[in-house]
Amino acid sequence: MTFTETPIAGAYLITPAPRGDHRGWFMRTFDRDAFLAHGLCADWIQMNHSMTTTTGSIRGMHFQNVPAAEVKLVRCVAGRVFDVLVDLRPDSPTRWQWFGAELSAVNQQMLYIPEGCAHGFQTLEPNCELVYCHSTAYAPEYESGVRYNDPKLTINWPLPVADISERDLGFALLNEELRMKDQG
Ligand SMILES: Cc1cn([C@H]2C[C@H](O)[C@@H](COP(=O)(O)OP(=O)(O)O[C@H]3O[C@@H](C)C(=O)[C@@H](O)[C@H]3O)O2)c(=O)[nH]c1=O
Repeated sequence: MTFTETPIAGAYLITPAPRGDHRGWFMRTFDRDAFLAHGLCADWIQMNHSMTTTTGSIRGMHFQNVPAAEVKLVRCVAGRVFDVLVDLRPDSPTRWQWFGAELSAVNQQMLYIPEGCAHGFQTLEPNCELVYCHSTAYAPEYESGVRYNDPKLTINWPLPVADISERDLGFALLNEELRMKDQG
């Protein structure tokens, strides 16, 4: 497997190396030693799997706050998605920048999302399935998000939005949130 750091420090696109034969292929999707050698999290405590039926649907942009901040490793096992992370880390030179990559069952790539980044995706085909590894337990009380169309981020989604949850539409815009924090 190869690790390619994205323009967002600590976030990686990971490409497995499938071995094919007459039956099909076999590939490693996680390698503890390789992840540790790249200074990455190798301690997953939960795996999740989602399926999204409609092309153009968006889920995101999600993160968990401290003390439940988490690292995620995301892979698309059916269909094709545009997968996005946003850097929210106060001390990061790329704060507020986003990175997006197509993940699909065909390219088999994974996105490694460090703590302090929000994550979301848009489906590019019907019936897209994503598998996640998480470093921290699901903690609804610490769940948070940023708006997929926040003008401070200007994420370049490939398709018009066909479907999105009420929760995802309701996240505060970053400028509102920062103004609230400034007011103490
Ligand atoms: C995330 C999560 C949700 N749930 C429940 C809550 C709810 O009833 C149902 C669906 O949850 P959501 O609407 O939050 O699902 P979804 O919008 O798909 O949430 C996911 O979005 C992507 C972008 C991510 O990065 C993931 O980490 C996760 O936040 O599943 C769990 O039981 N465990 C979990 O870990």
